[in-house]
Amino acid sequence: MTVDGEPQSVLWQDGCIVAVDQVALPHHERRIRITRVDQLIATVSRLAIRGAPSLAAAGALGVLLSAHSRRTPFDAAGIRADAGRLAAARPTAVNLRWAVDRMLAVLDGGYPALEREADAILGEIVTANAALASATADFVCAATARHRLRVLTHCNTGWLATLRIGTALGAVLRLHERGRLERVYCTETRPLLQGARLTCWELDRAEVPHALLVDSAAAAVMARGAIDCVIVGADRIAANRDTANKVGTLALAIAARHHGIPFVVAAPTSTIDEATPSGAGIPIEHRYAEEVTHFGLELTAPRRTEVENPAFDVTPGELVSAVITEHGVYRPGG
Ligand SMILES: CSC[C@H]1O[C@H](OP(=O)(O)O)[C@H](O)[C@@H]1O
Repeated sequence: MTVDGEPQSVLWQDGCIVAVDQVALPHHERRIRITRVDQLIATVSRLAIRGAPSLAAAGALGVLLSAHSRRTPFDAAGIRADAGRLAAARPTAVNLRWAVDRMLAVLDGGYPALEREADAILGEIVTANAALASATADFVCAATARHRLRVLTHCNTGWLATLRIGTALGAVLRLHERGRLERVYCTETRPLLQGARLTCWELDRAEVPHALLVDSAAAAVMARGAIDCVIVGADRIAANRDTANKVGTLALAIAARHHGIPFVVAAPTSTIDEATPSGAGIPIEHRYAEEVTHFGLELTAPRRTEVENPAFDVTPGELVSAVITEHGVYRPGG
C-alpha cells in the first residue's frame, strides 16, 4: 500500500478503508479491507491499526465510511453515533478523538464536506510528521556532542504507527540519512512487542543499524554509556507536558534522567491536549490479561494470578528534555 511512492498504513480506496494488518507483521504482510464501522472498531481494538497518528487517520476515514453507507438519505444522527463509538475504541491517544471531532465539525456540509475534511486531515498528518521528524533530528544533533549518535527508542513510531512518515522513528531515519546515526536500540515493548515485531521490521527494510533489547535491559545499556539520546513518541501530552506513551516509557525517562541522557518526545500538535492540565487527567487504557499471560503459549500456570495490563504510562513533564512538534520545541502556553 503506497501513496506518492511511499508506504502508507491506512488509506481510502473505492469506498472502503484499506489498512496494513499490524498484528500479522512481521511474518505476514497482509491488508485488511474494511467496509463497516464495527469492523473498523474491532480492527483498532485489536491493534491491527495502531499508533496515535494512524488512529487519527482511522478516525477520519471511519466517519467517512459511516457517511458513505448513510448518505442516501443522509443520516447525520447515525453517523454521530458511529463516530462516538469509534472515538471511544482507544481512549488514551487523543489523536483519534481529534480527527473524529474534526469530521463531525463539518457534518452539516454533507458527504462532500466530509470527503474534503478527511483528505485534509490525512494530508496534515503527513506534513506535520515530516516537519517534526526533521525538527527532532535537528534538536538531537544540537543537544548531543557525539557525531554519530546511539539512540534508544520504545514501541513503534514509524510509518506503521504514523500513517506515512514516522515521528520518533522518523527522526531516527533523518539522522541515518544525514550520516549522524551509529545505531538505534529498540526495546521489544512487552506485552505486544511493537518494538520487536514492527520497529525492527521497519528498520531492517530501511537498512538502518539497530539492536533489539528486552525492555528491562535498557537501563543497563544507558549505565554503560552506550546511549546518547532517548527519542519516543506520545499518545497524549497534557498542558504541562506530562506525556502518556506506551507502558515502559516512564522507566526509560527515569533511567535517562539518572544517567544524564536527553529524553526527547517527538509528536505532532494533534497529540497535545491543552484541555487536560496534567497527566492525572489522561485516561489510561487497560487491556486484556491474556496479552500478558499468553504469547502463543500460556506463560503462567497458577489460575489465581491477577494481571495489571495498562497499555500506557505517564511521564512527568519535568523528566522530558523537550517535546518536539512540527513547529519545533513545544513550550506550554506558547
Ligand atoms: C507515534 S505512535 C504513538 C504511540 O502509539 C503507540 O501505542 P499503541 O501501539 O498502543 O498504539 C505507542 O505508545 C507509540 O509511542
